[in-house]
Amino acid sequence: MRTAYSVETVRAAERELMARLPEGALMLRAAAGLAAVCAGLLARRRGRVYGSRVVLLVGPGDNGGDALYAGARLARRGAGVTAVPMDPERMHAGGLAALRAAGGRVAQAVPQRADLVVDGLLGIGGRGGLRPAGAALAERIPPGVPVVAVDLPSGVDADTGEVAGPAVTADVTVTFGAYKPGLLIDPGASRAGAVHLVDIGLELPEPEVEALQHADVAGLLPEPTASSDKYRRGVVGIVAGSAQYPGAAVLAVAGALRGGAGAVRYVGPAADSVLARYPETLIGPGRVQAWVIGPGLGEGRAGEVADVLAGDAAVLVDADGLRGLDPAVLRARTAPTLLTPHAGEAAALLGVSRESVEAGRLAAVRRLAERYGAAVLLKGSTTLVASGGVRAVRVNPTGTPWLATAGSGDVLSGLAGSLLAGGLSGADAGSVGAYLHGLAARRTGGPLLAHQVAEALPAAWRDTTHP
Ligand SMILES: NC(=O)C1=CN([C@@H]2O[C@H](COP(=O)(O)OP(=O)(O)OC[C@H]3O[C@@H](n4cnc5c(N)ncnc54)[C@H](O)[C@@H]3O)[C@@H](O)[C@H]2O)[C@@H](O)CC1
Ligand SMILES: [K+]
Repeated sequence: MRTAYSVETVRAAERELMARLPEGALMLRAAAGLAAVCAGLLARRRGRVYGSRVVLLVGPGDNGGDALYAGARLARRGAGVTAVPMDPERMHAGGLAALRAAGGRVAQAVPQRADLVVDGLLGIGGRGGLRPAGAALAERIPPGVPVVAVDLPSGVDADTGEVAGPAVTADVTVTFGAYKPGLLIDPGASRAGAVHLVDIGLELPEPEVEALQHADVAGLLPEPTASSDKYRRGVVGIVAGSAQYPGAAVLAVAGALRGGAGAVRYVGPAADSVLARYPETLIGPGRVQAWVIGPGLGEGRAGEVADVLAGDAAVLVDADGLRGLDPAVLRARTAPTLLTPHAGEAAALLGVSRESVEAGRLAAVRRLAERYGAAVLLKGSTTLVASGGVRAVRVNPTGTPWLATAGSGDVLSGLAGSLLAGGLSGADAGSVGAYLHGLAARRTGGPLLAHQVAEALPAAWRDTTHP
């Protein structure tokens, strides 16, 4: 599991550790880790550090201090290091002295001949996007030169991944002590490039954000054993599709058939389309361990949603099924419930604008989970999964922008519903489902069709269980 911590938590852990260490020790640890990553990149790019040209963009705080101390280390190994300050009056004094002593220089303009740019403008103390002085430096980063961000790309909000103005886009981010949520959540995550974590010895409590990795997913996937039969492996029921949207039913069944359940049952008006494509499907009402309700239902089917929610099977509610949900009904349920809205549906469930959900996705998914007393999977460029009473929100580290295509959400609902039927909790079914769905989409490449994602699910499953 990859874990991430808020700025407040990181600062508290830093204070505690700093009190036990000589002054400046933490920054020197951070700078040593940063310099090692930079040296590795230079060695790969040029064969050696000696003689390479390194540009440091230096902000007013300790983030700039890290860059300066790392620059001093690279200068001692023979690199030509130039520091360009955001504000010449405000540079970390110790870092600047170290750089100068190592032979580095300070310039007011960003040199255009460089082998590496180090972004030390803002770290966890940054608020909002870059202001004009920092933005002007970021704009002058020479094209094609690799950028290493110090702790996080400047202009990205460390706690939320929001990018509220100009920001740096890095190829590599060297982060200290702990991942920050903004490195795992878009739009920040896609600004960070490959993230290296440098251990500086922090002692940390429970994380605020976590991301599953292959081994976690493999541990959660319900693999059949010699004594399994189809009923023990769980039956998932799909209530989806309408005369207007029969395809949603087919795609939800396609996802469900690849989610490890022993059988998939379909209830609704698209049975002919479903059977034509998947003769494996059971048709009509019957006992299930989990229901998926909502994809392509259209209007006027609230009674079916109410019936399913009144039962004691696990339920995944998606798309049209999410309209007008009553928090009291969901809170009264004892079996797992998983809601899978996109931002627009989440906005309607919370009674706020879609923009406010997009701007604060982490807060929105937490509020939904608390209000509805259910696990909630918020779809988007980084899919988030929260469940009431659990501190950590799961962010999905797989996926591709090509997944923003018609029907891909229907496949995800079927898949996650199948995992619910296999006995996973709402949060596990949602986050494991999103993980496999994202991997399958990556394997498919783009432009992709939703049914191709479903077809790539078995290979994605094997990727995690037999990497
Ligand atoms: N606290 C510690 O123990 C450690 C901190 N480290 C580094 O220190 C960083 C945090 O340092 P700071 O707290 O000094 O914060 P920053 O270096 O992120 O910068 C904060 C300063 O930037 C200014 N600022 C904030 N937002 C701005 C914006 N949008 N545009 C322009 N200026 C803005 C503020 O006036 C503030 O003075 C971490 O990210 C990390 O790189 C590391 O050295 C490891 C140890
Ligand atoms: K930075």
